[in-house]
Amino acid sequence: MVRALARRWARFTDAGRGVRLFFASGFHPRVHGCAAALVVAAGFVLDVSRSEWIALVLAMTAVLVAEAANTALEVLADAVTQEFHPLIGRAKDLGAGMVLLAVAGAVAVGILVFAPHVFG
Ligand SMILES: Nc1ncnc2c1ncn2[C@@H]1O[C@H](COP(=O)(O)OP(=O)(O)OP(=O)(O)O)[C@@H](O)[C@H]1O
Repeated sequence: MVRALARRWARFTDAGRGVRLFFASGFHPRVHGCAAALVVAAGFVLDVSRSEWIALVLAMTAVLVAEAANTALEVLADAVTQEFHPLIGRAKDLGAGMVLLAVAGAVAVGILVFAPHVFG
């Protein structure tokens, strides 16, 4: 029982290290983190509703999860080879496409939520 709890705690601290590594891993994670902070600030300033908060939180989470998955994919790809390889290039392009799709969805949610508060 105690050993099982210790194992669970170890997995939890591994995940925490992953989150720290993610935000320390470069420019894009920080940009998305700052964008999320701005969205939260705008949500408070414009006093968005509970359901609007849910949409915003889901959209922000999707972007951060996509960026984290893309970062993990890039690390794995670089571990396989740092030489030019067309499949590595395709994998990295797909990862970048995943982030772009999440960002496009988040922008759409942001417009749908904030536009009525700003222009309504
Ligand atoms: N080993 C490789 N083989 C073939 N193409 C590659 C390789 N590494 C990168 N590329 C191509 O270059 C693009 C950018 O790669 P990568 O994301 O590593 O660059 P980056 O500028 O370091 O990006 P980031 O700032 O997100 O780390 C990829 O989408 C892919 O098209």
